[in-house]
Parts: sequence; structure tokens; C-alpha cells
Amino acid sequence: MYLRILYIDRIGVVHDITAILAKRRMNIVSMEVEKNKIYLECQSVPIQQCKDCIAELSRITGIQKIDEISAMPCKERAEQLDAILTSVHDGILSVNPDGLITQYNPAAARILNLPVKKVIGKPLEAALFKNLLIQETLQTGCQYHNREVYIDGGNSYCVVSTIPLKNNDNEVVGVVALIRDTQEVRSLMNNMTASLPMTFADIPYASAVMRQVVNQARRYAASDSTVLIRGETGTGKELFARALHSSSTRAGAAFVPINCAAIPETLLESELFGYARGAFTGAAKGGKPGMFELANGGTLFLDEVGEVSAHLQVKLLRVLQEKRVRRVGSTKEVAVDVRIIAATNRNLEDMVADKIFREDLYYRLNVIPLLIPPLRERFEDIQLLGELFLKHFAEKLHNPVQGFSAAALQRLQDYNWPGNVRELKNSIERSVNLVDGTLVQPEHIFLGRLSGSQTAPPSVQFEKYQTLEERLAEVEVVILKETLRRFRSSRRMGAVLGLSHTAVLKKLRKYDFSLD
Ligand SMILES: Nc1ncnc2c1ncn2[C@@H]1O[C@H](COP(=O)(O)OP(=O)(O)OP(=O)(O)O)[C@@H](O)[C@H]1O
Repeated sequence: MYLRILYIDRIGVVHDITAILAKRRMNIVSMEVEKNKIYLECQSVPIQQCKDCIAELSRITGIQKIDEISAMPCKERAEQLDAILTSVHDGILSVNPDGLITQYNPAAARILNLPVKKVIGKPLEAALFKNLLIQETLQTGCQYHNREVYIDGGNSYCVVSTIPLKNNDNEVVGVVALIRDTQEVRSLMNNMTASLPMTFADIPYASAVMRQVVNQARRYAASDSTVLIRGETGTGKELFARALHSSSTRAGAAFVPINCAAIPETLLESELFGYARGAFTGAAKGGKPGMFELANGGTLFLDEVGEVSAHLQVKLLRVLQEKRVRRVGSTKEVAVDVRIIAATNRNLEDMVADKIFREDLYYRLNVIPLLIPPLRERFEDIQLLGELFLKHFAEKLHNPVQGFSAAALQRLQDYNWPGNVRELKNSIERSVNLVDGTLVQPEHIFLGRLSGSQTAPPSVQFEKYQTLEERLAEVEVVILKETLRRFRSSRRMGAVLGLSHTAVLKKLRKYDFSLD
């Protein structure tokens, strides 16, 4: 029998209620007291006895209403919590102050590959969760946010956040951990950061030459062979790589992009191939999978592949030939099933002739070549893309501008666009920021690098007897320093300097500048 009793608060009212139940020899199984409310769970009694009891309780001074209810609120809350824990996609695990597992939902069981019954009520250690940072949080009260950790015994990884539960004296009385599958986080990240169009239908064009390239690429998507995308910077190579992936049979698996130019060589190796447990000082406890492993079943996009060092070219070639990777510091090889799409704006043939790029790797990558023409060779696309970008930025910046004047359009079409679509996009964004009428006029369009009126002329004290190259480098350092100070983002710096963000990153690295 479950009762909800509403009353006007006074000293002794709870005592009066329990006294009547005791007199009637009715055992109270559980009780919850809220402001002006008591919930009681009593042993079952025959209906008449129950009615008599309620009538007697109603006569207590201050009692307003008594209802029979179907369950105690704590049970309802527990059922609701259970339903939530069961339906959420993230793994949730909680422990009490003794380190015993009190909550463990089905998502956690799936990610950690351990059934609920083997875990609930067990100590963390026994349940093989040593690395999940829960013990640390329990001991130190430290909170961890989205840490990638190795699952002991599971030979896989997950992303963990821990939250310490504290009492009024700030003592840790438990921990809740949120657990996510690394692959799921990565594909979510891919989806969320993919501001780029994802399919061929999302690549707009008006020119015949682009129609041909898109149709060619559509056919290549069906094959599993390696594609080498060539094209000047900003022509949309990554866009094509994503579209190739999403139109392939691997679309359901991860698309993992890595920019070989943006990562220092020492890091690139472990990023690509991963590293084994204890491979070097500072290595994550259970090692770390590389991009090849993370792209397993999907596509690995090696952007700026022409920038890979001779040492890594050898390793890359081995993986492409044998379809197996060996983590840095490990002797064990893991089979990987990955489609490679590589891209470069360098002339790989010249690099091969100059022995800077391995010929065997060149042939391995250049199985299906795809050439994206520069924007200046697809005149019709300038207007189409210009108008699409204008619409996009007008909406984004809440500017009512509606189009280009004939002279403004002419200015766009007369320019040779060395930075291609990226440069066009950036120019239009700048124009939308400047225009205050309904049409973009030629004076709202800034092409190429910003002129002296927009950036301070660099002041450089030249040393005597410097070569031209050294003098130019000094000017470059001043410009980079100033732009870095103002924008602190390689993309925004690239937009201002008319460079791709990877070219900016390369330059920052060259002069030891950091974006942090
Ligand atoms: N056809 C297109 N339609 C819409 N946007 C495009 C198109 N082509 C390129 N872009 C845009 O131009 C920018 C550069 O594209 P992307 O990064 O794919 O070029 P990229 O050739 O890979 O450049 P890089 O060689 O410098 O890495 C992106 O913002 C992309 O959205």
C-alpha cells in the first residue's frame, strides 16, 4: 500500500501518523518526507483495513488530503533514471565512495564490451576499468574532460569525461563518468566540422570542364582504388575527397582527413601510424591508434601528400603495399582496410625527377588521377560561385545585399584567382562586410593581398651584406608577426594574406611562430 499524505506543517504531525500505523500494527516499509507531504510504503493489508486506516489518519489535525498512489516517488525517479540511462547513446558509469559501481548503462556495456551483470556492484578494479580515470577522480576530486583512454582488455579506445560528486563538506562521495566510443566521436566531429559540401550534388559548377571533372569523379567513387587529386591551392580538392568518400560504399565509415603539411614530421609519423604503449616519454598509457587504424573500413585523406618527408614516404609505401600498419614502438602489425585519397598542389613528377618524392610511392598514389582545374580556366563558375557565396555571407552577416553590379562582376571575371575558390570565397566575404547598398560595387572588391593602406608597411632594419632572400625573409617575419597578432588563426591569416591556411601554417612553422 502506497499513500501520499498532504498536511499543514506542525511539530509532531509525522509522529501522529506513524503512531496510528504502529497502533494498527502496520509495518512502514519506506517513507519519504517532503515539504507538507509524506509518502508512505506500508505492508499490504486487506482493503477494508486500508480504508479504516485512511479514515483514522484523515482525522489527525492538519491532514488535508490522503491519496493511494501506485509507487513511491523514489521508485518512479529510479525508473525514469533507468529509462534515460537505457535510452542515451553515451555510456554512463557511476561509482560510490568505496569505488563500487552503482550505475552502468547498456551504452557503456556496448562501448566497453562488458555486460551489465558483470559490472554492477563490483569494484572498479575487478571490472577492469583501471584506465578510465574514475579512480583518479575519486581519489583527487579532479575532473577530466574528453580524455581518450585505452580500454584494458578491450584493445580499443574510448573518450571519457569524469565528474566528481561532492558533499557539503566538499568531500568526494562518488564519480560519474561519461564514456563515448572514439569512432563515434570522430565521425561526429567529421560531420560537425564538415562545413564543406559532402556530396557531388553539393559541388556547384556552371562550366563544361567542371561537369566533366565531377562526372569523372562520380565514376571513380564506385571504385576502391587510390585517387590522387591534383589542383592548385583552393580549387576544392578536399571537397572532392569528401564527395568521393560519401558516394562510395565506405560512406557509412569514417572519413579521416590529415594535412601532412600542417603537422611536424615527428608528430606526423605517430599521427598516421599510432604508437604502442610506452613508445616514448609522454606517450598515452595504452598507446594510441593512428589515422590508418581510425579510418579502418573508411577513407583516409592524405592532404598535401607532396610534403611528406623521405623517411615517412618509405613507411607510407609499405602500408599501401601491405595494407598493414605497425604502430611506432611496436613489433605487432595490424591489418587495415582503408581507401586512400591523396591530394597535392605540388608537381609530383618534377619532385620525382628531382628525387624529392619516391617514384614507387608516386605510382602507388597516382592510380586514379583527378585534376581539378583552376578557377581562371572555368570562367562561367566565377559568377555562379560568386553569387552563391554572396547569398551565403549576406545571410550569415545579416546584410541585405542582393547581387553584383555589372562592373563588380566584370572585376571578378577579369582577375586570375591564384588562390582559386578559396580566394573568391574570402573576397566575397570581405565585400559583404563592406557593402551597404543592395549591390556589390567594384570598390567593395579587394583582390590579391591587402594594399599598404590596410596593413602597416613593415619596418625592417636590414643588416649590411644580406642576400635578397634574407631580406625578404625579414619582411615576411614582420608581416607574419603582425597578422598573427591581429588574427590568431591560420585560416583568417590566410584570408588576409591571400594564402591557403596550410601555406600559413608552413610559414609559421618555418619561423617558429605558434598559434597558441
Ligand atoms: N566548387 C566549390 N563550391 C563551393 N565551395 C568550394 C568549391 N571549391 C572550393 N570551395 C571552397 O573553397 C575552400 C577551399 O576548398 P578546399 O579546402 O577543398 O581546397 P583545396 O584544394 O583542398 O585547398 P588546399 O590545397 O589549399 O588544401 C573551401 O572553403 C571550400 O568550401
